[in-house]
Amino acid sequence: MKLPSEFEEKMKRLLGDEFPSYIACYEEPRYYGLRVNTKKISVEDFRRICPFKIREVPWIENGFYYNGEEVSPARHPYYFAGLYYLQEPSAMTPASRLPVEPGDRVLDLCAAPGGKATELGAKLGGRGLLAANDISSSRAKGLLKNIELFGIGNVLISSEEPGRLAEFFPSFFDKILIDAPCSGEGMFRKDRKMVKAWEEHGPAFFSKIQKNIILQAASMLKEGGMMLYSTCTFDPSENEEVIAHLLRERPEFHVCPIDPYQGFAPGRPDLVQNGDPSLADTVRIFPHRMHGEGHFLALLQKGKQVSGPEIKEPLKRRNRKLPEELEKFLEKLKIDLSPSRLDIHGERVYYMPEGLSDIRGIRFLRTGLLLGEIKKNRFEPSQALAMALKAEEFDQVISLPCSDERVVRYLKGETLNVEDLVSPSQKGWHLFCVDGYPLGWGKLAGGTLKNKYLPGWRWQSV
Ligand SMILES: C[S@@+](CC[C@H](N)C(=O)[O-])C[C@H]1O[C@@H](n2cnc3c(N)ncnc32)[C@H](O)[C@@H]1O
Repeated sequence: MKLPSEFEEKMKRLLGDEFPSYIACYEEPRYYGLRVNTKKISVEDFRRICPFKIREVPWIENGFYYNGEEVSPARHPYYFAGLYYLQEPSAMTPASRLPVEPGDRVLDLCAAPGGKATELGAKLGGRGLLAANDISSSRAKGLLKNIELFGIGNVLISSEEPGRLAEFFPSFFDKILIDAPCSGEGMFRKDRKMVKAWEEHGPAFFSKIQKNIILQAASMLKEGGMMLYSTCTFDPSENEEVIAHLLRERPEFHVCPIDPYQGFAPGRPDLVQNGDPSLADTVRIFPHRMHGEGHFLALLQKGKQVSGPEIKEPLKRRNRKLPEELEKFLEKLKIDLSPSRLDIHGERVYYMPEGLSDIRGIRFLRTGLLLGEIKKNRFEPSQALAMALKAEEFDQVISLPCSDERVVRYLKGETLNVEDLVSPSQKGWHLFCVDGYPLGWGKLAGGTLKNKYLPGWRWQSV
């Protein structure tokens, strides 16, 4: 592969003796990875049911390699059940190294399409708040879909400039991830189009943006909170230099060591003017040192740790009488919903996250879990609700094994005959599952399941 000579010269300076093995990597195949959604399935159970060959990513608890030349995990019903996310293995590292606890308020500032936000949401285990933002509204739509597919409901999905978000959330978040827009040098091996993009907008262009973003994020972090900055590029001006800029402008921040792995290389204070020695605690990932593409990570803390985990007050909403059709549907759910967190806007019913302040004025795509819509005195549950439930949390379930051809027919939007599975008297909303993992809704009458799978999510024939 032909690389820009300016890039090669820079990599020679950066890597010294290691440059030949780095460049040799361009002849090797790219890595394909998938990350298990631990909100829906344990790693152990996933290994048991996984229909294709996988191999552990050694530095990621729930990460696996698969052979992307032989299998297509995106065309498997388990993908539609949100059991995993397809992600390059190094890209799994930032969310794995930010210590998120259930109940935290977490912000993913540059989140689309959700590769890291989905993992942060899974780590929250349904508690606290995941605010996932992306400046691009079209990309934020893809982010919303992935968050819903993963069954994460305690969310605020927005599309704002970081500076505007900072006005709403001063010192608000416990944890922040900044997966910054970057020149993408670490992805040259995986995606050759990145070289062309780099020629248009190189490190100097992105470094300026990154320095702004990191300061805006800093102001949204609580005292004692932690922030992880990552890029998929090698240039020091987008990496160590951005961190040095933060340390200069916000001296209350310090660099924290990152949970180690033998293949990680230390950050390079020597490449930054007056670089603080603590920059050596940042991490560089090179494809010749481990089986993943190029990345950079820095874990930062604002001031000192303050007290233990805070108990967050849920946002107080007026308790009002719920419409009867909604009450009736909620009786079928075997989960505890706090009535004060139910919010009805027009026909739509939401379950709001814990501790979300007033966000009027922010451009957002979603707050909380969309439970469904009240239409003509009937309640229609949403696709997002189906994905957020476990099979045992709804009173009427139809579950088929993956091998049953009706599973793919369901995902294509077809009406199904399920007389062999239900008694003739059974009717109404059913949660349709593959091997016990929800895929969506169906409405049963006379042994026929009317398909309520979200049309925009359907299985496409190739
Ligand atoms: C590296 S990508 C994020 C990938 C994502 N974290 C994931 O894992 O799927 C960077 C994102 O930053 C967004 N972006 C670009 N400029 C931004 C800005 N000034 N503020 C916030 N996001 C920005 C881009 O739209 C892009 O989606």
